[in-house]
Amino acid sequence: MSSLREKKAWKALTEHHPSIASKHLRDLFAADPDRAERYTLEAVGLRLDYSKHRIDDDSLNHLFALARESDLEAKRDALLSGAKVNVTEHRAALHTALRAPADAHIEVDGKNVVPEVQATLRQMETFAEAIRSQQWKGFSGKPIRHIVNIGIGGSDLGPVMVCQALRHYSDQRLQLRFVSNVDDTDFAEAVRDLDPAETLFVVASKTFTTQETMTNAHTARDWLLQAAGGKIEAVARHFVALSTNADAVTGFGISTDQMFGFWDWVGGRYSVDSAIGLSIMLAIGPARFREFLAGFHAMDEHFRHAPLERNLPVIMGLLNVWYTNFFGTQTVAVLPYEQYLSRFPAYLQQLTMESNGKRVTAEGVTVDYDTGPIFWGEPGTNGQHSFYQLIHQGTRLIPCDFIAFAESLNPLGKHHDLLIANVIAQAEALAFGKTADEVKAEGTPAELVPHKVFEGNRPSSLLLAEKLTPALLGSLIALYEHSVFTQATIWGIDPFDQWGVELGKQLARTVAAEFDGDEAELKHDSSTNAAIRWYRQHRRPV
Ligand SMILES: O=P(O)(O)OC[C@H]1O[C@](O)(CO)[C@@H](O)[C@@H]1O
Repeated sequence: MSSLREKKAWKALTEHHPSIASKHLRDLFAADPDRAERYTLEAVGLRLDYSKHRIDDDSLNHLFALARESDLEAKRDALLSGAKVNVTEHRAALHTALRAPADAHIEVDGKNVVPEVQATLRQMETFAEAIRSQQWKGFSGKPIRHIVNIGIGGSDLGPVMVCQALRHYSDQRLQLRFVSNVDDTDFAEAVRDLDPAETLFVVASKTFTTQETMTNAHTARDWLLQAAGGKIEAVARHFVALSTNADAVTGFGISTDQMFGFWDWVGGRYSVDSAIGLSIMLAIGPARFREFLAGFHAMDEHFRHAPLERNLPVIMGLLNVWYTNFFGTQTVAVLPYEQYLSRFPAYLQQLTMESNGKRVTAEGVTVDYDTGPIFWGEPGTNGQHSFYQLIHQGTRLIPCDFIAFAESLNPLGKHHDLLIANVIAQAEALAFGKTADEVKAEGTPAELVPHKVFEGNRPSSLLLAEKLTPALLGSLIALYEHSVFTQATIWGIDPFDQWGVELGKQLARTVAAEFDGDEAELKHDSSTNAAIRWYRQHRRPV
């Protein structure tokens, strides 16, 4: 049996679970008029109502005890102080240093990293101002109007999500596009209506070796050079690199003057506030980018200082452990009632699933409990007319995170009232449902009653804030980052590596090389061999 199952608090939770699983949220609320107040917490501009979760004081106390027994506080401090918490890669995971104040002192291997972070920010700011003020000119003397970020995974999802989320705060004269997929169509559609003379490519890749990104970057260079009459000097006016790999950047033909660096202690999915955020800074400007960073930092400080019982990311993380390991839930739905956050669930998929999708502990021992749940979601109200049916009446229990704001950034008549009415109503309907008696009392024909019953007892968090601002978005992202860390700490896994992506990459290289090879070289299983043969016969020669 694993050491997690051996923990006193885990055993207490196992014993306690049936008593709470047999209760309905209706009863928990009826028994405690102060429940909403007691289970609502406000910090860093975010108000988390977690009263509609299937918990009581005992559940919470056992969960906090589990966190303490798992050394969460010491491990959090190790994370924040630059210790090598990414044990399988022998690296720190110091994304919090990226948003620390300029006078902070945070060491990795005995060196304060904050001055370098600040120097890169200043380099980004100078460049962003040059582009935004139109002083930076393309090869034909025209200013830049289109920015194309080329990157994938953490070098794409953060910039895409944040540029979308903060569109209201962006310079609308600049058009941002994102190319991530190696599928030709992604590049072709992104540049179809762009003028190369007015286009800047931001090549974002921590390693600068990722197949998809490098393929797209080379295609972009050819596309530019074709328009620039083959003049190689044009590349310098139209390409910048965001990377940790100076040699590969130079090898591609981008001078290190136009490279914005970061460090191996910044993980891809934790890099949106590093140089990887350059597209964001180009869109919203340096001052707002600093506000964005300050929002992250405010949540970092809350995570560092608030007692576990009043700590937003800790509570959210522990609730995920509670459902995953004791209710056997498989997924978490993230449902932002804010159109600007339409890409937030996709962003969280990498953050949560690449971090906590592990089946061995940091020490390499196979776990005997479930780890990271599947995150998914869509913005409200769209999801209500699609998959909410299953959440309300299906057989699976799906904890939901609802996110909403008091103010619309684009007020139009009654729209916002209706939007917020819907999010509040959904949380209520999920928790309390509708009994058979209530359905019958509405005069429903007997045969329809079972179909119209809502069992309820479906848990949700309601996260509310005044308004979506750069700072609030930073805090929201940091909230989920630290929640992920909390879960990983309980499960004893390394949330900062991602070995699970390697095998597919390796095999794809082999298969790609075989498209032009001999039949005799095909040494895969019969199904893989057949697929390769089929493609050889049907592909269009390059
Ligand atoms: O920034 P890079 O090095 O191109 O990597 C892109 C992405 O690839 C991964 O390594 C794995 O898919 C991610 O963790 C990372 O964000």
